[in-house]
Amino acid sequence: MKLIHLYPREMNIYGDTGNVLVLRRRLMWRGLPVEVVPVSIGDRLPHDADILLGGGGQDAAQGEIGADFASRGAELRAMADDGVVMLAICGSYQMLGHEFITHDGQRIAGVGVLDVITRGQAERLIGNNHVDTPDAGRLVGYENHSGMTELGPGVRPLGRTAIGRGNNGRDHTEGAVRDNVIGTYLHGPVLAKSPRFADSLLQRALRRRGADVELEPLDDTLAEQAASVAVRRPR
Ligand SMILES: NC(=O)CC[C@H](N)C(=O)O
Repeated sequence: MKLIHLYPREMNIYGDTGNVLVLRRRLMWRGLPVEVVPVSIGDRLPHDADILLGGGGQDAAQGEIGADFASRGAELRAMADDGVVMLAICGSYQMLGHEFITHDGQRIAGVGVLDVITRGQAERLIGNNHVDTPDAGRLVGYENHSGMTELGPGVRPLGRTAIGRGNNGRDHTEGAVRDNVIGTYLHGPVLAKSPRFADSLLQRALRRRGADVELEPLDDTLAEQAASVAVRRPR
C-alpha cells in the first residue's frame, strides 16, 4: 500500500499525523507492505497512491498551501474518480471542497473533489464529538473550526452528530463522503479511537486493487477503551 501524506508540516493540528501512523501500523501488524510518501509544496504527487491523508490547519496555513493545493485540482479529481481512498480532516476537508471563505473574507480555492462549500464565521465550533456511520462503526474525535460547511447533492454526510456541532452546527450532519473520499471535522487523531473505521479505509483500498481479502482482526481493546472514555467526556 502506498500512503500519501499531504502537507505534513503545514497541516497537522491536534496530532492529525497520527492517522498516517495508525494506518501504517495496522498494515504492518498484518504483515502487509506499506510505504508513506510525504508530499509538500512543489513535490510531485505519486499517481499510484492507494490512500491519501490530509490533516487540519489554521486559516493561515491553509492560505500558505492554497495555491499549491489548487494547482493539483485536476490530479486529485482524477484520483478520486479512480477510487483512491482519501481521508481529509478539517482544513484539508474544506479544501477538497469548492472553496473556503475565511472569517476575515479571504477566499481559499478548493479543488472540487467534494461537493461542499465552507464559510468562516466569528464563533468557532469547539469540543468533543463522535458520529456513528452506517457501515464503518463509530468515529470519535474533537472538533475546532470556524468554517461552516454546507453539503451539495454530490456528497452524503459521513454521519449524524448527536452531541457535537458537525459540519455547520445546524443540520446535525458531520463530514462528507463520495466514492472512497471522506472528509470530516474530527481530529484526535480520529483513527486512533476509531479502529473499525480505520480498517474500513484499508479494506476500501485493498478492494480497489482487486485484493478483496478480509483483514485479519487485531486486538483493539485499548483503542476501544479510549473511545468509550472519550465519548463520555463532556463536550
Ligand atoms: N481545525 C482546522 O483544521 C481548522 C480549519 C479552519 N482553519 C477553520 O477554522 O475552520
